[in-house]
Amino acid sequence: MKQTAAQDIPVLVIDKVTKNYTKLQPKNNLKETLVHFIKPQKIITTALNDISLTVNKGEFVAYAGANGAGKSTTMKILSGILQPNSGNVRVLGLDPSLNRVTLMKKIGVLFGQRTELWWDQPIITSFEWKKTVWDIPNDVYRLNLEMITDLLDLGPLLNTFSRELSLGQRMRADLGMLLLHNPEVIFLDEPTLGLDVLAKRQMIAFLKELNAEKKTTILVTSHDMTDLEEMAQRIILLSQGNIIFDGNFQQLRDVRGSISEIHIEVTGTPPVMDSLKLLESSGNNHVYSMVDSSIPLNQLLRELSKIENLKNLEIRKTSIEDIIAALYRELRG
Ligand SMILES: Nc1ncnc2c1ncn2[C@@H]1O[C@H](COP(=O)(O)OP(=O)(O)OP(=O)(O)O)[C@@H](O)[C@H]1O
Repeated sequence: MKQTAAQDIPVLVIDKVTKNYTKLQPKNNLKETLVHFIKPQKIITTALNDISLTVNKGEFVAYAGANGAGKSTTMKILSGILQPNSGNVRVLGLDPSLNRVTLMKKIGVLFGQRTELWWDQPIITSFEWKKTVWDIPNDVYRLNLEMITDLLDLGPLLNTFSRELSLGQRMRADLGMLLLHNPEVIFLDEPTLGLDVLAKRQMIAFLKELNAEKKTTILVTSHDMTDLEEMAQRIILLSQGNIIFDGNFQQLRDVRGSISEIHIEVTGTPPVMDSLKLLESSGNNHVYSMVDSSIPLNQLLRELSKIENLKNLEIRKTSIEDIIAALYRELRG
């Protein structure tokens, strides 16, 4: 199921943003420590390198990239926890680093490995605490509590202590708490990490419904491309602080062509075909790749239909993981 179309109202704007981290060079021995004391050596890591992107109201965007690509840094900048070294950031028209308190009432942030729930209290106490501190009006709180209890199946958990919850239950409760104040935009850093298949499906279905029904703008990171494709309409791919792709999943597939490998079983020698390159052979089984990913399917099928003594044929589709792995490989040379 794909969600409703986004409206052309910019909710997130990142304009030429660069973020560097500076840390002191680690010292290996006493001499280095003394030199370092007199003249500290610094290491600069460019986590984001002049990136620009805009996300409109109601979009559900996957923000993906290998470890260290800069995803969490972006999330932290958008939520006002970090400031960029250069460039401009606007969330709902506000600069997050200058308007953190105002923005917190309009956005929701979930870092999958951290929890906002009170460890030693029932879940409902954390929810009520948030209502009071955030000054959430009674009717908004009541409606949202009803919605999250129903859709996230929180009923049996509300009176349970946070420390007694499984990871999946805790993530549902954290997500529920995040939504109590009706955020217009939510940033989710790895919300499906560590969840079992069922818990994952439940989380994904909920997020899709939230996006479709309430038009909540969602920016989500994950290393699981299948999850991301299931959830989001658009994918932004980050590599070493640079945006290397921004489009929909179909456009990403088109970068590589939709067929990855063709497996053929024949009696006799492996057939030679113009469109295909032989990758490997084992007995009667042969694996081919496309010479050119833009070759039309009907041309390919014509060639395949000419193979004599064909016993079996399998055309394997390129997975999103294959495409992304190939893109990363190319970029790293
Ligand atoms: N506090 C910090 N001090 C120094 N360097 C940092 C700091 N936080 C992140 N970095 C570096 O910045 C780069 C981007 O890190 P970031 O956490 O944004 O990546 P990520 O895409 O979220 O990675 P992951 O998928 O592993 O969570 C990495 O090279 C990382 O080592």
